[in-house]
Amino acid sequence: MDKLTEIMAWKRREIAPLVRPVSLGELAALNARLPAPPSFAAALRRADGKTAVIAEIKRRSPSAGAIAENASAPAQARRYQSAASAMSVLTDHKYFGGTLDDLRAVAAALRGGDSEVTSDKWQVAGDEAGGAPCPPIIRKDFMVHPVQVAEAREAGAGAILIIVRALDDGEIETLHAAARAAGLDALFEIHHEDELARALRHGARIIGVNNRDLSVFKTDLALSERLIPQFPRDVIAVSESGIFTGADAARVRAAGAHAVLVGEALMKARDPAALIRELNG
Ligand SMILES: O=P(O)(O)OC[C@@H](O)[C@@H](O)c1c[nH]c2ccccc12
Repeated sequence: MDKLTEIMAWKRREIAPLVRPVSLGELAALNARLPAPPSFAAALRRADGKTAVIAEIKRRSPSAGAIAENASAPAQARRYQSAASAMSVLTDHKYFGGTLDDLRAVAAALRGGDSEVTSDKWQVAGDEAGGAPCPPIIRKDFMVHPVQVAEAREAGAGAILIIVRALDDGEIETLHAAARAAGLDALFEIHHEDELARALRHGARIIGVNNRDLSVFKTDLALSERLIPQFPRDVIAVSESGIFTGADAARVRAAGAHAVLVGEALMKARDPAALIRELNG
């Protein structure tokens, strides 16, 4: 069994006790009750000719092993905040050492230390108030059911991940509709031409090429170079994984990437904001 299949089997078991019917109406009501998160799509488009950086918080991974086991998620988010366009928070615990509480804590830290999601704190802490920018957050997990979408919205995310290879068409349709109802963007992750076609059939607006093959863990930026030029022009293109230097980011940008998603290099960097600026180009 390859690693992604193993992780998905585990994830389905892990969430089984939480699974209940979650209607689009419930998600729309949740969205209406909570303050709107900053837009993930807009943040990736807004990079003024530079490569947007989605800075990831990841303590360990099946491919790299321990990366920064004892990192504090909100402290790391604050180190990223001045430079990153968006953040990615791994919430899978078994394989990546993250939790949903990490997402809550990061959202609170970015809003300015307040953990209550009851008022319009996103805007207050954001650019217009002259404070630090408030980057949107993607919940990075193996999404299979709308109950995880509700959790993401409640915890302060602005987007979810849909791994095309890991899901059937019915699941993708359900997750995408759930994300829209909850006011969240969806990053569709692909590794192959056929998955690009599937993502587009589902109306994907943001598509990420994972340069790491999740079944064998080999990373190759050539995958972005092959797939991103095939994206329709109006799709936001993200290159994910295996990006360490400004030269790596420039390489995928030349292929058409609007944004890069970077975890390990930033978790290990002494000055992550400086590395983000290097990746911006
Ligand atoms: O640490 P890296 O090589 O910079 O990779 C970041 C990110 O792309 C990677 O963590 C990732 C991409 N897709 C995923 C899906 C699940 C978990 C993790 C991921």
